[in-house]
Amino acid sequence: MKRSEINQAIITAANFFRQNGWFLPPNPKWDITDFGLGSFLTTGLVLVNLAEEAEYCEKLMYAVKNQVTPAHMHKKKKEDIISRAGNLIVQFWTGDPAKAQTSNSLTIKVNGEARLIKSGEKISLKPGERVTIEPGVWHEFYPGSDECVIGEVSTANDDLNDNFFSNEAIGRFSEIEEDEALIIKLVSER
Ligand SMILES: O=C[C@@H](O)[C@@H](O)[C@H](O)CO
Repeated sequence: MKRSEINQAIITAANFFRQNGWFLPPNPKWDITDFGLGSFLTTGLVLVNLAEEAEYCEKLMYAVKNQVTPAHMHKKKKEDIISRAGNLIVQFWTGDPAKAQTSNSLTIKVNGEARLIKSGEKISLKPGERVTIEPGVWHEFYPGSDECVIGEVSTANDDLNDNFFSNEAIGRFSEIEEDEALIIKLVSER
């Protein structure tokens, strides 16, 4: 990713967070990624790590319409993904979507209530709504609205070792091309 894209993503996300009443802590831990695919507005995500404890974590995220966080799963992390502002679409699979599915259906908690869905089904979240994703469940998400503030509340987060993507070309952290001065270092650069 170009540094200029990262700087612009930080400014845009910070503005949208503020407009929607989400205030960041001092020295926010920014994590901007294009998942190594080189097309940030197609496949990309802005994240701020708010709480990083051994027992729990919290993130605030930002994406624009159709900007995908691609299909992946976590072997250890259990997480709630929440629409905090805007419409968020989350798609689920029982197994790696690039491979044959082990089962046709799975149970996902939507706003705390178990719902039986088909593998490959999408759930659309309005502001305030959440899904609970157990370890091993494959998922991807993207906003259906122009912009979206996305919350994540989870067990321990380990972005280096606990993200398994369907697309093997993906890298969780982007290589950065320095085309202008940085405004803040990302978590991957600290
Ligand atoms: O599902 C998304 C989350 O687990 C993110 O926290 C993760 O960093 C995406 O790779």
